[in-house]
Amino acid sequence: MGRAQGKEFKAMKWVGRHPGFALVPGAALAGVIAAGPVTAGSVAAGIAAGAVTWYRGHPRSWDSVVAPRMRSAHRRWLTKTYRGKHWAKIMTMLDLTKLDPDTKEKLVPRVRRIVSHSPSTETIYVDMLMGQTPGTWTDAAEALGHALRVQRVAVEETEPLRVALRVQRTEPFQQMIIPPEVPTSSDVVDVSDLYLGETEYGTEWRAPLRGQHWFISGATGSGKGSIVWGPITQLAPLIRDGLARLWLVDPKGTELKAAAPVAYRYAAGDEQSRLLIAEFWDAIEKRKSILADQGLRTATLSRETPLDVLVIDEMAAVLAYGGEPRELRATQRILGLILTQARALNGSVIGAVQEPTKEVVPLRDLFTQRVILRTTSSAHVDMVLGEDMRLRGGLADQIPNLPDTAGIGFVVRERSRTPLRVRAAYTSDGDIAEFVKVAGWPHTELGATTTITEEVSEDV
Ligand SMILES: Nc1ncnc2c1ncn2[C@@H]1O[C@H](COP(=O)(O)OP(=O)(O)OP(=O)(O)O)[C@@H](O)[C@H]1O
Repeated sequence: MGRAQGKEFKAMKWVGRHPGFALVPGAALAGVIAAGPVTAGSVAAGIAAGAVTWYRGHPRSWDSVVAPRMRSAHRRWLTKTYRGKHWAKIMTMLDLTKLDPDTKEKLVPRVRRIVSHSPSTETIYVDMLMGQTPGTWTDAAEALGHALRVQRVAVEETEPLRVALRVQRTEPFQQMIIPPEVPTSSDVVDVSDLYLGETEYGTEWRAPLRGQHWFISGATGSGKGSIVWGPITQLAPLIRDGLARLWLVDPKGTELKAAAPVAYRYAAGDEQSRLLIAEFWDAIEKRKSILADQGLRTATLSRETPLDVLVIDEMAAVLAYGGEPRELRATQRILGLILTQARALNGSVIGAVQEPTKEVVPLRDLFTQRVILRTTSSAHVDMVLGEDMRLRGGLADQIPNLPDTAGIGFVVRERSRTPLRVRAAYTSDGDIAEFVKVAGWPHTELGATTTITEEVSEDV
């Protein structure tokens, strides 16, 4: 049997890995010796005074630059959670340690780095042990959350033999998020990067609409409306300038009605909603053949080929229960065609559902941006976001059914396979009125608005 390395060598290796612990006191001591205690004390007092001035004078930059580093250092070294015996005990209890086959020494996964994004959310970078995979940690994530006494642990693979544990201590979204003002100039709107709200890391949640389709799932009252209205209101100047057109499918006849005056097409009720989807497909097909005649495969953004946004407030009404099976199947087929072919032709779909039903789920993968808000069943998370997304931390079914959690949910970022907690900004009735004002003038001169309506049936 081999022998374990001596403690003094382990200590030297530790100092090598954390040079700051030797360098900072060493530099302070050298300063005192070289410049004398008075000068060194004055420099230290100057640094402290500068820090206080920064803290009080410019809280925003302090909170984004200094505070996260101080919190990270505090979590790393001043709390016991991620170091020493406490961490080793948690790892042992969760079967995440191993025995060195030669020395029989217990090996404990080492915490490499901690990044504290906010008081509620931090990322712990951990070196896995040989023989472990990210799956080992994903399986342990729920138990790890309980052991750390936090609300949620999500596991993300970052590089070989290392995982990032996204730790959510408390709810990061304590307040409603106010959206930016409705833009008035088309030049400032980037349809490939629209503002939606905030992420759990305190950064902006943005997403492209052009060339994409969005799928929004959430129980009644979960705040789907805020994700639909956010991008719509930002399109206001483009609608006014003829660069974007709204095709609104509003089976209930209430959710999207406020935008009807500036919509290119608006339909309420099940049958008219289905007709509108078919009409959208006709428009996309026409555009496809015009571009084909010109030898083009993708459309630029112009008044001739504007961004056509099909918003379907309740997809289940047009795909699952609002009509005869034959009509529903026809709409399922047409929507499938739109989702597969419209992206390059400036056609985008924003579709919302209360539940991911069997009629909707087959289309799921054609939606390139998917969001799940508070939901009623744990099975919905994977049905919306994809396989294993609940296991990886997308706990949308655990968002409490309270009014102040509306707009909170999960998305999966493009380059990662880890659900990210987000909150949509809340578009108020005042914002919607402002949007109609900006988008509406001089919209009528373009002669675009046509409205299709029918009596809204009671059972919808
Ligand atoms: N992003 C948000 N932030 C804070 N509160 C919100 C947000 N979105 C919605 N709310 C609040 O939640 C309520 C319900 O929101 P909303 O109508 O969008 O839910 P929904 O998911 O569309 O429900 P339904 O499917 O029944 O239409 C709103 O009246 C509002 O008070």
